[in-house]
Amino acid sequence: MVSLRDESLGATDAAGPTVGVLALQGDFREHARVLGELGARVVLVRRPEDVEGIDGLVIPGGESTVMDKLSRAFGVAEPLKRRIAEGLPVYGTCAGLIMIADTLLDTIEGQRNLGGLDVVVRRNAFGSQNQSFETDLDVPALGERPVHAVFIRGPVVEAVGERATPLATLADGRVVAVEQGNLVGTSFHPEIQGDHRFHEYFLAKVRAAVTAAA
Ligand SMILES: NC(=O)CC[C@H](N)C(=O)O
Repeated sequence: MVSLRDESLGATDAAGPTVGVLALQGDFREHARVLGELGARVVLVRRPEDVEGIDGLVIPGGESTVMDKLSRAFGVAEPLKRRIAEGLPVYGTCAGLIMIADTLLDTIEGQRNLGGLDVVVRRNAFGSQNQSFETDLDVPALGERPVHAVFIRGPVVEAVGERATPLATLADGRVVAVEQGNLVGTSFHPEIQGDHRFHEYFLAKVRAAVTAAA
């Protein structure tokens, strides 16, 4: 169990990369647990100074409108934008995907995003909470075994820009997972389904970025 007070979680092994989890709102504890199990040193990111030492960042599911407001109020939005522009690996799930998308549809007035990912994302594209659903998705980048994906009031990627690539689509062709260089986004929640392949895929990007910078 991860306590709210823990600022540093996961593996103590100094070899693991340091991965921040934006911990202002949403299911950041689940991501912290998965990343820790995979050998990362996990830092909960809430203040500008938390952004400095991280090698990668996960933005959890939750509510993007709230995460946006809190990230600006706590002063982490600007340092995160700067690090993303500099190439920080970021994995956004659900609300996290909304946060890193360049263009948003169905936002509330005044909602902003961190941006970086060359996609158009529509919030709440699958309807209300009780229209949440689960499905098996083919994700060729992660191997042949399908990923069991849990959608909870998730967004959809309505358009994939030139710089981004789809990683998974629903049977009807709608894009629900994308990547672009060091950025990965999923409309669903791998952190709650016990399949760690998306986190492993992201951690490989983090490790490669750390090696490249050394
Ligand atoms: N599970 C989720 O992260 C839901 C996202 C939420 N509907 C939003 O707009 O932020």
